[in-house]
Amino acid sequence: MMQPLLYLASASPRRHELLNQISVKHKVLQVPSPPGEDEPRLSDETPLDYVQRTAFEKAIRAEQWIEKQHQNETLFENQIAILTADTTVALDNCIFGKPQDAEDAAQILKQLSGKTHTVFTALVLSQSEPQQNKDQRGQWYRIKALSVTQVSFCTLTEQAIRDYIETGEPFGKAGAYGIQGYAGKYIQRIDGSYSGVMGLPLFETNELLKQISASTTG
Ligand SMILES: Cc1cn([C@H]2C[C@H](O)[C@@H](COP(=O)(O)OP(=O)(O)OP(=O)(O)O)O2)c(=O)[nH]c1=O
Repeated sequence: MMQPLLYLASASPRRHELLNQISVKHKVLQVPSPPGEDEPRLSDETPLDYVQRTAFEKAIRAEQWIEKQHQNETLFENQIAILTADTTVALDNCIFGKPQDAEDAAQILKQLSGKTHTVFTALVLSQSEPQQNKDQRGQWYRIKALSVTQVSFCTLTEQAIRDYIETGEPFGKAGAYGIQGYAGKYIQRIDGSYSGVMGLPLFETNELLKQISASTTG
């Protein structure tokens, strides 16, 4: 069977690097974000429901985007697959997204200080069937995976929080920190997946890819 062409629908450079780390051939697909608030949470939605819904919505947008790009062509002469992910940091029922500014980052880090929080990363792998002609739209099949990791932060002084924010690292990252960067020195313990905290759990990713034989690692 021919190997599907794999797209990574993500603006996160970390996810791209992590896929490269396990030698999975892919192309990065830049899907425009919807206008308005970044990934709003529905009332009464648990962090787990939120991360899974957000990953699923990203997958649908990526599928629609790729179809739009190829409106007048036979879209999938070969099978294609799209990988999407969402990472959410949660403390009890609170969700911490990407900080809006330095003050927001400081508030988030103050709450994570000295506590154990959970990082959820939800994955969706969408797979298309080959199309015979341009009038026959592609049918998508989706498989999902989830990584859940407990991360324990040491107590952070106000000065440490200020210094950390100065590095610029909290911005663009859920929970206002990067385990792979300076924040590594504040993390006493993790129970789960390091790559999952970074945004793409490699074990779960490979398990999904094996199901569509897109992985070069097996
Ligand atoms: C907790 C944590 C998050 N992050 C990053 C991973 C993700 O890029 C980001 C979470 O935001 P996401 O909304 O999951 O992803 P994204 O907006 O960066 O990219 P896209 O939606 O296009 O795929 O936080 C780290 O790099 N290190 C960490 O330790």
